Amino acid sequence: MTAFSPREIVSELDRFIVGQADAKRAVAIALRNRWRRQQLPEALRQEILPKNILMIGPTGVGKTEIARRLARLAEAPFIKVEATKFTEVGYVGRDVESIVRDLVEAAIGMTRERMRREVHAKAELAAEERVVDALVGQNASADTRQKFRKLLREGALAEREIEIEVSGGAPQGMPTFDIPGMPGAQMGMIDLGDMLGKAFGGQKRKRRMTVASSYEILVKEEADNLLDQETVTRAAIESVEQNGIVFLDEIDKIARTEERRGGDVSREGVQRDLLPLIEGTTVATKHGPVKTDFVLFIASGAFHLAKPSDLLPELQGRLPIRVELNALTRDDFRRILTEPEASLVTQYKALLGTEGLTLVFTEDAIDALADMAVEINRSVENIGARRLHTVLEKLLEEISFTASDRTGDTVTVDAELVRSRVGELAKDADLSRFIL
Ligand SMILES: Nc1ncnc2c1ncn2[C@@H]1O[C@H](COP(=O)(O)OP(=O)(O)OP(=O)(O)O)[C@@H](O)[C@H]1O
Repeated sequence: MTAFSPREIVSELDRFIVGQADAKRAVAIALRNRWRRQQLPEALRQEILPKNILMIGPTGVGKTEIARRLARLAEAPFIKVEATKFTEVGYVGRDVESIVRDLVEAAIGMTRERMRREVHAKAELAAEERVVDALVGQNASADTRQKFRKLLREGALAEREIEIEVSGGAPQGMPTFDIPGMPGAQMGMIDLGDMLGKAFGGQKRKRRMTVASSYEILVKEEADNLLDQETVTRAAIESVEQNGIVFLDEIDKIARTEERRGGDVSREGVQRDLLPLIEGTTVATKHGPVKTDFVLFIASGAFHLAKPSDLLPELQGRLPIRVELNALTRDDFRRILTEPEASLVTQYKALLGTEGLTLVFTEDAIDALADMAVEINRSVENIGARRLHTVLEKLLEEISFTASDRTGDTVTVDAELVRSRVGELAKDADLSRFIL
């Protein structure tokens, strides 16, 4: 759990997300409250429930991004779910508890990765011994082994071919079945898949490869041996219960509105199904029971038609913190293009840099891009900052295609280029609808 103060959390989020100060503050407080709760005596700790958040704002303005970055910062298990998915045809009857099951799976992956890092040093030694075995055989003298170990560490044997035994790994594409109305059945099938996976995974296969390429595989395998599944699962469940974050998108679409009477039964049904999860319940998963009492829920929606007050009162009560996210302005777009640490411009420069091509954006190109994104959002459909992705992709398509033949070149992107590549398209709403 991170011990960052709210101010520090906000400034971490500032590194990646432009503006939206209120939303950043709200999530920072929620995260800090978890830390505060952990400091309390057990009895009081059990009383303090998370204050879930409702983010209100148009599409593509950073709602998901804030939640996702927060989770990464907190090393918290995270999952994004569209609330509407539970109302779709074919999903009827699919229980919302699968959210928690999926969260546990995500947590297991994360926890294994974290623990693998922790046991890395030990695993490296064990892997080294296996490489030495493969090089000189198990019966070689201690002296010989030591000599080879030394050569190995110096990298002198990197290209030498060896034969090692590696485990087969689980077969790919094991089918799992979702039987409508029988949520438990799905678990059963996964269990079966796991069982078969283990049966196959237990088999060893001999493979020839260079010392260098064997190393990574062996370290991973040794690390897995050191990590017993039981410990990983227990830690993962603990981290879901204490740290988990669920991002519930499109919550407004399951609210009751005047306009959409027809589907109200299933929409309200989904709200009712979600309620216990948010209020705190115990969900059975194939890894054991998981309590959701302290999971943080961040619900989000545009609320163009429905209002938060159209949600079930109980649900409204469980989402007490309301934050509004602003629509992005031209200036925000300018900043999003260049300021965040992994901004789109930085990404494209780095990608094309791998081809030896230097990409330079002039100031007026950034202005032109921001103007164009605003214009297309206005004339076609407002998809927020996502528009920058589509415009930039179109702008750089040609350069991207030919970059491999242009090693050593410098390409300057200026306003003129932006206009010639995307300007005409942007003017034609019908065309932009398809292309931008
Ligand atoms: N304020 C912002 N700063 C930086 N990048 C942003 C910002 N807003 C959106 N983006 C970028 O735009 C894309 C879409 O944003 P995001 O997924 O957060 O949308 P959203 O608000 O959750 O919309 P939806 O409700 O449709 O999911 C992401 O790639 C994100 O990085």
